[in-house]
Amino acid sequence: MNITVFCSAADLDEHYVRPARAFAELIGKAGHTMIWGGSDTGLMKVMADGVQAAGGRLAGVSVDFLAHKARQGVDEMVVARDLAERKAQLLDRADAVVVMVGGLGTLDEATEILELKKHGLHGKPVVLLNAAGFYDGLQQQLRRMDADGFLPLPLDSLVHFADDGAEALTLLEA
Ligand SMILES: CC(C)=CCNc1ncnc2c1ncn2[C@@H]1O[C@H](COP(=O)(O)O)[C@@H](O)[C@H]1O
Repeated sequence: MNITVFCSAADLDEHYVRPARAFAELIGKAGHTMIWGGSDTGLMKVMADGVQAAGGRLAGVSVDFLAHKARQGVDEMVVARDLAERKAQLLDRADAVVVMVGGLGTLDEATEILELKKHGLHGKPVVLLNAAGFYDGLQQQLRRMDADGFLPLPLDSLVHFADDGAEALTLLEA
């Protein structure tokens, strides 16, 4: 399976790094391919290191202005012209999408993927990996949107929340 992973480019505390390592190992051991932003920094690097060490494949979709930061020694690396084209490619290549802990870049990617799904422009499974309860607040907000009629379809047909990588993979493989 080609799993597109969005996550932080920052160096983070161990309580975020540990679940990421565990998820990366599961992806690798299952022989999946991780599609990601291609950079070798922060949690993106933790994921790439872990997937590769466990025997998985890595396919990066970098972007022109960050191409000099792209990770070396991967199975595949493409360079998109701009961020919009990169997001489109990250979605296009995915069988499924996992959103891990992240900042504004990750939130931007997550909302775009969900907005496109809301409009029926793709039907790929999306899982928010809620490590250390990081997305409790977003989950509460989305549930309120759902309950108060802001969403044209039920929340659980749009996105799933998983507490750890094993649950995320189970949801994707189902
Ligand atoms: C200059 C340097 C060290 C570059 C590293 N910086 C980045 N490299 C690749 N993708 C990124 C980078 N910053 C943001 N992104 C995109 O935005 C997300 C991370 O942003 P954030 O850290 O959550 O807000 C990633 O999923 C990625 O697709």
